[in-house]
Amino acid sequence: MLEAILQTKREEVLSLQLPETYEQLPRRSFYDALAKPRRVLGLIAEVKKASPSKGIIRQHVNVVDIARAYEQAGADVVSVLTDEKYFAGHRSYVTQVKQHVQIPILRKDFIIDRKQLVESVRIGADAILLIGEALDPSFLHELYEEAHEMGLQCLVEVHTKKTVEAILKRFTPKVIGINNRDLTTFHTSLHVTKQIVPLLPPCIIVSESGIHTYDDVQTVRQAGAHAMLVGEALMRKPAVDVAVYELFGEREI
Ligand SMILES: O=C(O)c1ccccc1NCC(=O)[C@H](O)[C@H](O)COP(=O)(O)O
Repeated sequence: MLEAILQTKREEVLSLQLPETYEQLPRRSFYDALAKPRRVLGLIAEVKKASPSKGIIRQHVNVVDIARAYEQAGADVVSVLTDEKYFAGHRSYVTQVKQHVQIPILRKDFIIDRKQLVESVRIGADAILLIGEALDPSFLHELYEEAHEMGLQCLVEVHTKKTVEAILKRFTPKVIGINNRDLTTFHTSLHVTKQIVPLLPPCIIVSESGIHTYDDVQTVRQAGAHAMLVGEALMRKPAVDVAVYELFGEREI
């Protein structure tokens, strides 16, 4: 599946029309938000309508309402999926959310080309995702540096020991996301976080995917994660703010 997504992305990039520069609000620091989270474990809360593994997750999504509810419930960052074909996202969602919440916005997509960095700046993203399993490590490093030059911060995602080693040979990202989901099989396991954390140098560690319950939150926290990225578990609940409180054990389920 990852290869199919990347092939679609290559085709999309060929015909990518850059949007007009969005009249920019000041850039917000993704790093600072995760370095000083509001709770003991940082939360990147994701606006996720659909996914390749689960199909439609939530019908009739108002992305601004969801993002506002996340912010009010104490999320540190909002992740906004912009891939249209596989995740029912849209790049305009980043701009809409940016105008209505104060916390940093992570643009979540499959970034494979420099043009997408310019696009991310123009739509108002504060940070982008760079996927280790999808990019040659040297090119990932180049994209990371260029993103920084443009004022975009990065979440560098890894899933395997091999990818971690290949990236760390070249540089140490400030924020590393451990994806608990194998993007080829969709299988998720929090053991991935347990296995990868000990391999990482000092950095901000985000455990991503497959986190559904208070116990899962304790598992990734005890494994050494500083933050978590959660989509489906929040988006499936009628009230996403209540879902955040429940995840942190702050209200009765
Ligand atoms: O979510 C998927 O099915 C998926 C499939 C293929 C590539 C990426 C995929 N997800 C992207 C993500 O990183 C997740 O949306 C994110 O980590 C949140 O995961 P979850 O809490 O399990 O919804």
